[in-house]
Amino acid sequence: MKVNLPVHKGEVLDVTIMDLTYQGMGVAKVDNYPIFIENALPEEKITVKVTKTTKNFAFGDVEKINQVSPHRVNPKGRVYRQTGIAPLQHLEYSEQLKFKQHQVAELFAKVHMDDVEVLPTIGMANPTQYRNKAQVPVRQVQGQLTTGFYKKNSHQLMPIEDYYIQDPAIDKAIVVVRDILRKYHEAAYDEFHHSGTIRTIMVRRGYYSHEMMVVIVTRTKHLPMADVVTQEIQAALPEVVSVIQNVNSKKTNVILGPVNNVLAGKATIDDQLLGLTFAISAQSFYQVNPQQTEKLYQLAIDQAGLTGNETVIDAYSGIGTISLTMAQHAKQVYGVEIVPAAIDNARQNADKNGITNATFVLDSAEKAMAKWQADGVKPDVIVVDPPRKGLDADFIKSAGEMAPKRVVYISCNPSTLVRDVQRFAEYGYHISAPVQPVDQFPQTPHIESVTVLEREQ
Ligand SMILES: C[S@@+](CC[C@H](N)C(=O)[O-])C[C@H]1O[C@@H](n2cnc3c(N)ncnc32)[C@H](O)[C@@H]1O
Repeated sequence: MKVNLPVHKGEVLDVTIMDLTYQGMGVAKVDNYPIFIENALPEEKITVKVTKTTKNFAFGDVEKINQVSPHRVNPKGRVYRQTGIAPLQHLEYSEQLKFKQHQVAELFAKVHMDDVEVLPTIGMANPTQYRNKAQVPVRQVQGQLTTGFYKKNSHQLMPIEDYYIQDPAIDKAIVVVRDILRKYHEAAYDEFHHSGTIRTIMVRRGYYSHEMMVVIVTRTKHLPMADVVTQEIQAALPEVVSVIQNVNSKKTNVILGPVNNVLAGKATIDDQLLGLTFAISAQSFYQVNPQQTEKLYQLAIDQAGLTGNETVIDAYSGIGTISLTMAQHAKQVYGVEIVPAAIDNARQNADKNGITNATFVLDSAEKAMAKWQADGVKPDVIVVDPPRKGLDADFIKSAGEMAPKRVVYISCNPSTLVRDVQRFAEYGYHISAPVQPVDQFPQTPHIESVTVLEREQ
């Protein structure tokens, strides 16, 4: 059946922006039919060109801003929005923080949990140059090996040297490595023909330690001139303590492949968080905003209400950062994580810090919970920090049946947080303190938060 839409593709019209989506796009409505528009802020009056229509919504591009929001700022050019590196950079930072608080509150309100209090987002004093890790695609652009970022929804690499939200020492390192690769005529990866050598440059730098890791991701096992390339990287970047070749020979969007060859130095870098030292491998997850991570973890520790006598489960434990900080305030901590390199790091990190009351298992969180439950482990506190898809229903079932006093939920996706909180309610858990968003990802719409759930007595 043909649907009569209130706007059509190619139409140009004047609209007022009412809201921002969770992805940071402006929303205008024509006869209640939403148009999503990039680079448009609430209260702005704009001329929009409709670029795409579907049954339920449309997309449009800004032609002209006729009335500018008082909260619009413009620290950087279009490229930062177009690539998705910093999609919210045109919104004043204090408003970004309010937007995130509001997003979480709205999601709870949508499921009739209007009584959930969401605190103002904890932000950064300097909300730029915070990322401790970069993964930059390498492609041939105008005859040269080039580093940059893809234009959103495209295969067009836009050359970039200042990434705005990354540690500037990392930005500098990427250019240095790029120039060395150019000097030795390394071939950039061609994803269309699945040919060429260099796919990605990944750089990680310890916020406190200043130890740097450079990972060169190649399609081929052989990296031509690997020795000289490595020596030049070390000579040009004295902070580098680890140079790794990662081989990813598949036709895939996944960045890292399964094989790592250490070309020079160590297989890990060290960094500190809340006074503990952590070894971090190329393949392991490590929070990208170390300054905010300390605030986030401190909150989680405070919310866990530890006295030294508790048994704690830290699910999705990564390299053991939360487990080991909590182990200092608990009787016993059990960590579970699915990535082998991260579990190796976690065990190594327990030794490094002389912590003997934390044990780590390599498994999926849902399976490990079922096993611990069967073994009669009785946690007082369960801490979860899952990826964006949130918790598995089986995980919540085991957690609910194990009946800990508290669940501390660190979330990087408020939609799945709200879903999981509702599932926990089926096991008698309710939110017992205001939800606290912590801005781990300034200039982007991503939202991190800490929520504590307690069991009704
Ligand atoms: C958001 S990170 C948190 C890591 C750690 N808590 C931290 O703060 O550094 C989520 C972690 O969950 C792991 N993971 C993903 N799916 C998993 C699963 N089904 N079971 C266990 N761990 C999983 C990822 O490898 C990653 O290390």
